[in-house]
Amino acid sequence: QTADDLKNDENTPGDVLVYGMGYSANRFSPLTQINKDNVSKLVPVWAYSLADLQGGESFPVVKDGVIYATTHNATTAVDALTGKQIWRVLHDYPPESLRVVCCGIVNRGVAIYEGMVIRALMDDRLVALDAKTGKELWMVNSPEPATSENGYAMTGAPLIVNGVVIMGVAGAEFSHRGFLEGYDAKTGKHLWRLYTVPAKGEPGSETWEGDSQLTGGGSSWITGTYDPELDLVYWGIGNPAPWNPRARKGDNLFTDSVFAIRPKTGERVWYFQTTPQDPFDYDAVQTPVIATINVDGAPRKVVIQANRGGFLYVLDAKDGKLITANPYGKLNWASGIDMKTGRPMVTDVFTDALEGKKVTVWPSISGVTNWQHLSFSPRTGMLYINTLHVGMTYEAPDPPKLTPGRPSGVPTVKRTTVTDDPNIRGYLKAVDPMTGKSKWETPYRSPNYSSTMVTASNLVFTGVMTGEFQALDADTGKILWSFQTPSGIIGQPVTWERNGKQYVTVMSGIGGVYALRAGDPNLNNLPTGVSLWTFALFDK
Ligand SMILES: O=C(O)c1cc(C(=O)O)c2c(n1)C(=O)C(=O)c1cc(C(=O)O)[nH]c1-2
Ligand SMILES: [Ca+2]
Repeated sequence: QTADDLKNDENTPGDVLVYGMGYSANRFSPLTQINKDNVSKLVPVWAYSLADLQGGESFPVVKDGVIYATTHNATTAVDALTGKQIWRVLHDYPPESLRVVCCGIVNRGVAIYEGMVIRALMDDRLVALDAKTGKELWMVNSPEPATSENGYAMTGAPLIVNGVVIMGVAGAEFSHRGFLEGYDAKTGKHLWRLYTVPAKGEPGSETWEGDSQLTGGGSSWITGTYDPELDLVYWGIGNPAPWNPRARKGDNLFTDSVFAIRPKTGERVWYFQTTPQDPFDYDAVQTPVIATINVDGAPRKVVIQANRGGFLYVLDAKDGKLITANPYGKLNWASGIDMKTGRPMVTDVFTDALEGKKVTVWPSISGVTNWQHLSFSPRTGMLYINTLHVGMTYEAPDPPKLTPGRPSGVPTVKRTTVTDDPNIRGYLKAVDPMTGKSKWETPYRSPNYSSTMVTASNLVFTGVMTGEFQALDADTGKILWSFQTPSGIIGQPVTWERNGKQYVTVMSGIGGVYALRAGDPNLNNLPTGVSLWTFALFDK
């Protein structure tokens, strides 16, 4: 896993080296051994317990027959063929760090580079372990002011590009000022930091009222993507703080934006803001997926973001120019996107919310999609997106006075959940990136917070909140196979091959924000417990 191996991950289906199954995060595999005809014979090969009750969101990295997976306080290496533990490292952190974890005590995985696995810890540290032994090679603190007391936490997985570890932070629900930063993978030395919210006097600071930018949020909690040709890293930036918008008049740059940055220096080359003065926690963190698709009859390299507010953006990868943006789920806060300015054409629902009036908003605070990663098949040209179908009533009372570290999310607004069909709170959809229209929509009683994965044999894999791991027909949305795992799935399926056999791996283990906070009656009494599962075709 040199820098070049990471760039080539998409073409080497024996390993899964990069978060998102390659730098483009298509979560597409060229493997076809498991197909529509035989997927009914998919059986578990092994399961491994991570001995954790908090939630399993970790992306499994697969390298030379070893799987690396994480929970909030453990990193584990498991034999990919047998599930036997090779090593397991427990990480200690001060329990008070958890005070500023908004949405589930989780970790989304490791990044691998030159014999090391590198991960983040809740209290804003990065640690590098020897991939063979688990021995600690280096450990660093993110520099000031990145402390739990100041509202910062780390839940995401790093992205390593040409020897630079790029890491984001959480904390927009705790009055932080967000940033992205780069570290030297060999030594852990801090190389650069790019704040997502400008300091006083910097360009963009005029889009904040008073001192509001000092605690303005703009997290970077979901891992980005990389295009080696353009040498650009794409990273989604989260919501402004507080959720209550009434003391931060202005566009609140650069929250709720897609960034394109230089991995070596952190220099921002372009940005695209999706929700100026966002009242609804519409973090624009969903992975900016890189693809080459047909635009006006010609192939064009684009960045696609299924935005939390419900619009599906297609941007030019080189300059961030808006190509198209269409709804891919139920929303009522904007009537469309102005193609000239790129701004949402907001409705009364949005303007009333800014004035403190009570409104009914679609989607809810959790979005049309939250962080659950979509997949893109270059074969079908479709995106496979797990969506939520939930709205809310919303009212912003007089806003609180913020200081760094103080809660700036849930307690700052009044909300209740709204559904229009209690039996459908989400869909898995096959969506055309250029129109936002679905080819098919498969309904679910609760939204899937599992990521999706698609294969060249036109199978879409996803997990269900109540624990079923499923394969669907990418052409029709029909559920072809389903296996009940012991807990709910909010993990990230991957597929890989070894000795000519194809395997599928996914983590089971309910947790994350939805299970904690949504009050979804379907999830009452659902057993917790994180375990890692690997499946293959039954052939003996
Ligand atoms: O703005 C932030 O800093 C931040 C961080 C996180 C996180 O770190 O998990 C989530 C959110 N926001 C958030 O808004 C959200 O809905 C959410 C869901 C989840 C999850 O793991 O299920 N995390 C987060
Ligand atoms: Ca958020």
